[in-house]
Amino acid sequence: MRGAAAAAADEEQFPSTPGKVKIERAYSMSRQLNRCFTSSTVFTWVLFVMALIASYLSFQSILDTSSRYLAASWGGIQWEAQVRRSAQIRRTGGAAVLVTGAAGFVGSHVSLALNKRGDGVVGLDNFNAYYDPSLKRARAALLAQRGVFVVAGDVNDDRLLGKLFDVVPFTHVMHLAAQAGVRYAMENPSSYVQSNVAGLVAMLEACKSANPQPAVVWASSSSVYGLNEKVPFSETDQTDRPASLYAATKKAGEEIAHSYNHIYGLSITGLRFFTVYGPWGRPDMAYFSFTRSILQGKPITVYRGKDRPELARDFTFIDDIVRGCLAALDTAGESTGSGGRKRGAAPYRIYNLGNTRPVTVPALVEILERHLGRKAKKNIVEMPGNGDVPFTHANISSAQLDFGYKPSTDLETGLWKFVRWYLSYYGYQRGGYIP
Ligand SMILES: O=C(O)[C@H]1O[C@H](OP(=O)(O)OP(=O)(O)OC[C@H]2O[C@@H](n3ccc(=O)[nH]c3=O)[C@H](O)[C@@H]2O)[C@H](O)[C@@H](O)[C@@H]1O
Repeated sequence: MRGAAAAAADEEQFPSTPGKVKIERAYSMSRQLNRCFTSSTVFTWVLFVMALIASYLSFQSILDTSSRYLAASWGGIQWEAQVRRSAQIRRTGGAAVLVTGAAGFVGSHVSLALNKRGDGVVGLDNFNAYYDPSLKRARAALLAQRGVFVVAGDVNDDRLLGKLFDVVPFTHVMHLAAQAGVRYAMENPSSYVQSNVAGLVAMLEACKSANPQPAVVWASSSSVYGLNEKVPFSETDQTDRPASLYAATKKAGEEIAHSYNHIYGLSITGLRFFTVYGPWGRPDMAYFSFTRSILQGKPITVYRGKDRPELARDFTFIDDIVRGCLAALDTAGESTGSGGRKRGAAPYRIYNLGNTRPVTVPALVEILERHLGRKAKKNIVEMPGNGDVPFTHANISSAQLDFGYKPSTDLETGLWKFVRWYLSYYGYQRGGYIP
């Protein structure tokens, strides 16, 4: 330690003119360095500096590892125990299912149904902000109440997928995680490639490497029929004229899935959903946003086609879709490979899951008006060139034949169930909004 006398001497030697101080200090330091390097203690200094650098680097790596560990929302003994508990099968011959997109609309309903019948279910969801994440959290909370754990993570995280398969030998994967919405693809195209193409590949990679390999059931879309004009749409129809990037990524998904089936012996079933609606639905879809606007007295935009003035959709109620998903899973047939090696041919299937009764958009609005007891303020505009198709209509005979799929809810009934849920979830009473 330097004494007060030495400090005072320094003050004298180094006057307070800044430029001078620097020069003097530099001169003094270089003299010291010269002395140091010419002295016999040079090796001691070098060793000392090297030791300092080495300990700094190892400290950094400890910091890195621990901060990565702390930042990760998954991993650890407790987390693994939660995953195992959630995956426990509670019925003879039951399945252990990884449901991706479990906090989503279809994913949450399918997870609940699987859990209810005694299958083990582990959910995975990235809770992204495409629409109000609080709705996703509420769905996940509902699942948690029934003992279904939803892991917060992305299907593109291959380390996480690998870990999940290490912890649970899943018999099935229900892959419902996706970037949905037809028109949003023009605003954020890369999100579709990221989720629907890269995410699908990441998930199939994990499945093909798993031992045992699970059977995969995943969500394709009616939008793959694109500009197809032959009605009703059958699985054997051409699907090479997609009208939106969303549709193109789903179509790409079907081809990618086929290649994994062919190379690795993965059992894969793609389900083409037709405009699914119902309680706990997606706020970006027309029936949902129309309901919100009608209740708030705001105008709605109703698109009108050019050649066919009234657009139509084969709206399909969520309970029918869930039954279709479970039946597809139950009849999936096993994957033949293991640890990335094919041992024989495995099933590759594609099915339409629709309602077979298309309804026009103006008719949908009329039903909502009746259920809500309010008139909509309609702005009727020509359909912009934003990826929409004029109509959809499913032929469901393959799903009917192979696993008894038979939708039973018409739009009137299904929308009534949706409206009842909407009013209670968002706190409306007959007389108006509960503040
Ligand atoms: O069946 C499918 O595969 C697709 O179904 C829906 O897509 P879409 O049928 O376009 O559903 P909505 O966005 O709810 O639109 C339904 C109808 O309402 C019309 N619409 C939509 C929004 C609007 O403001 N006004 C309006 O008239 C659309 O043109 C369309 O005819 C989903 O959003 C997609 O994720 C899904 O893949």
